[in-house]
Amino acid sequence: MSSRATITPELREWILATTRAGHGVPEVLKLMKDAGYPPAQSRVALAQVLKIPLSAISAGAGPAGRRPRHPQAPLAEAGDRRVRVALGVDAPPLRVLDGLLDAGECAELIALARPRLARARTVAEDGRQQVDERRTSAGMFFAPGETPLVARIERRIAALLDMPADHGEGLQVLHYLPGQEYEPHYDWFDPAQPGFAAITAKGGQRVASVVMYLNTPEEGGGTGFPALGLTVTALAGSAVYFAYEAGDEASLHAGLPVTRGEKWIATKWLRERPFR
Ligand SMILES: O=C(O)CCC(=O)C(=O)O
Ligand SMILES: [Fe+2]
Repeated sequence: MSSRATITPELREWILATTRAGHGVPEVLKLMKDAGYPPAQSRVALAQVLKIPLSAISAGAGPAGRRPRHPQAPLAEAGDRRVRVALGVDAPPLRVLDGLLDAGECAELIALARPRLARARTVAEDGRQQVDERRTSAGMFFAPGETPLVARIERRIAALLDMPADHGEGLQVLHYLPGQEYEPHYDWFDPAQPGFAAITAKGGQRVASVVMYLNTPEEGGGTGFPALGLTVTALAGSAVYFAYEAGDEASLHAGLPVTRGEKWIATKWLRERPFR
């Protein structure tokens, strides 16, 4: 196939108007697919009109790399323990996991993270870390395998999801105080963002998240999935796992405001290819 597509002026105008209206590449691709355009041609057309590398669009456009195995109820094998699967959702694939961490592990993670907390950052469009008003918590990253405990948790998640540990980003710990929250967002990277190629150069797209609760907030602080009408309760030692493809709007989620007490989580994001 030629790398240049024949794009009618109408299609060009439509692509520009649709993206200007705030629709991301995954959404535009879906609209084009629904309208009968072959996906490969749509990607070439989008890359040309939006002047972004085709590789960036292709990387986020379909299952290219590895995907996790969703934990199976009632008890999922996680290497050094079995984890209770308390609730499952089909779309997005989501599981509430009981007993992923024990009380001692939660306390040790908090103790290791506490002295290193800084205002949480998100990935900016240019791929750099930025302070983000949408995320008011304080946070820190562990390097992969940084301590024996961190390495053990990484191995456990790798066994649970059948994803090699090197597909994981470094474990992130976040701390929320009353009133702090993480507004609704997606964990996948939007191929329409200018920094997409840089963000995904190593490891490719994110394909799943595991949010582990290290304590039980007195009130509030669950993880909300507005498209599902679901709130996962933050309970010490349990976790919520969910998987997605770029553009999956059902995977929208939020760290709900803590109304009393505090909230500690550790998040593991998984990439489709080795990240290290
Ligand atoms: O705080 C939460 O419950 C959600 C955290 C989250 O969405 C994330 O770390 O990506
Ligand atoms: Fe998230």
